Amino acid sequence: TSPPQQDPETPIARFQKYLRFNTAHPNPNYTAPVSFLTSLAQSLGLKTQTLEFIPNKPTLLITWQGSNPSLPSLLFNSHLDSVPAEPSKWTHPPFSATLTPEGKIFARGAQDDKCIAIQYLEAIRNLKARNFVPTRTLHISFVPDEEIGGIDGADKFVKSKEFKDLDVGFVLDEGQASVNDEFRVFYADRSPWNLIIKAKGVPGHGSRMYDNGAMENLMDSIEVINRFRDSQFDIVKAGKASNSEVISVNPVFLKAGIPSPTGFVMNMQPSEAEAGFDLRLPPTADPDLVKKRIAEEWAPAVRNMTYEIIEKGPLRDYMGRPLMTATDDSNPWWSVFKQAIAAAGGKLAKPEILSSTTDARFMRQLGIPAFGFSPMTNTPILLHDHNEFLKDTIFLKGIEVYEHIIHALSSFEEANSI
Ligand SMILES: CSCC[C@H](NC=O)C(=O)O
Ligand SMILES: [Zn+2]
Ligand SMILES: [Zn+2]
Repeated sequence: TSPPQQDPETPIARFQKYLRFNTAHPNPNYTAPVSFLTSLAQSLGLKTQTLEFIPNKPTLLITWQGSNPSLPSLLFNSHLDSVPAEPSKWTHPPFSATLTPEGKIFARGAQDDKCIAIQYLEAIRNLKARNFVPTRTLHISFVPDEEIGGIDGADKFVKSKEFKDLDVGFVLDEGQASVNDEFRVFYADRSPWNLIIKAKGVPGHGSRMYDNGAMENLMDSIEVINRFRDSQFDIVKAGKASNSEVISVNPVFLKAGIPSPTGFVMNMQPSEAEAGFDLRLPPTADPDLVKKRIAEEWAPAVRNMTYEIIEKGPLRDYMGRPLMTATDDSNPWWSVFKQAIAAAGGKLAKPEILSSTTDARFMRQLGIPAFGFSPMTNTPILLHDHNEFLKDTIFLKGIEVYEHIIHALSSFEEANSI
């Protein structure tokens, strides 16, 4: 049976329309989705601004003016872009937003993170229809390039005068699906470092046995790094910490060998070899200790090793504090958020550190409290995976949850004292 025809004027149809814009790297189409979101917001009577800190990398800012604009505002963020998808490995084309008879919407971005973008706007639509007026101003931002580090996106945005003028007091950004009936909330991310180690060594005939060759140096380093990786993973396997509370170091590329028309020269030992790793540090990690370990154990000069660390995000805020948002009574936003989830009939899991990384780190770096949250319960975690999907009923429930969250946070006045 063919999937049900979509009424063009439903939240699901609007979600599908947004999903059908191909915003996958390396060539995300930002113009079309920004214009779609702009007209959607304007149809709701919301103010829209398109900021371009880098040419062709727009940040769309939508504003729902509160009755007391002097209070610090709320910012709900989402990113326009998505990671690529391999169509041949999907059951439905990744940008078709196919709605199957059982109600699954298949698309790249269905979970990460186009759902929250439309849910924010649909929640505002419903609140406006009930004549709700926020006390605090609510801004919704749609930023580019989150998936490639946010340097031309959220990082530029939070450093802009436009952002400063928003006087943001609290941020919500993307979270991650929950496989059970509890909503997950994240009070920190792990910080991404890219590590590239390079080995130099004596080249030689493929048959020779000798020390200090480049491949030997690289493989010795990989062995040491792997032992560390296993030690961290063992802590998780033993249930002593979650995978986002340890330091992960995963190999992402190996590069060595002398190319030949048929592949590689098989009787020469190369003089150079390198490997790349995706490192993720929880906010509690000591960056100096990690750098010491890299210099002394993972890529020691004594073994002709060099290395490069590309820190793709801070570990400390402007006051030198770990990038974490409090989830106790010291943070008044926390109790308001919790109450909103309860009012929506939801259950909240224990707050977590997100194992990956979001743009929220740029707002936390300014000392702004920020939670990662995506209202997806009873949903397999498929971000960046094949056949990413979101069930229509879960998507629609998420709109209701955001109605409660917006109602609660935008009506909350005591927090202006913090
Ligand atoms: C280098 S920051 C890239 C951000 C990306 N975010 C989600 O997947 C991640 O790799 O976690
Ligand atoms: Zn994301
Ligand atoms: Zn992602």
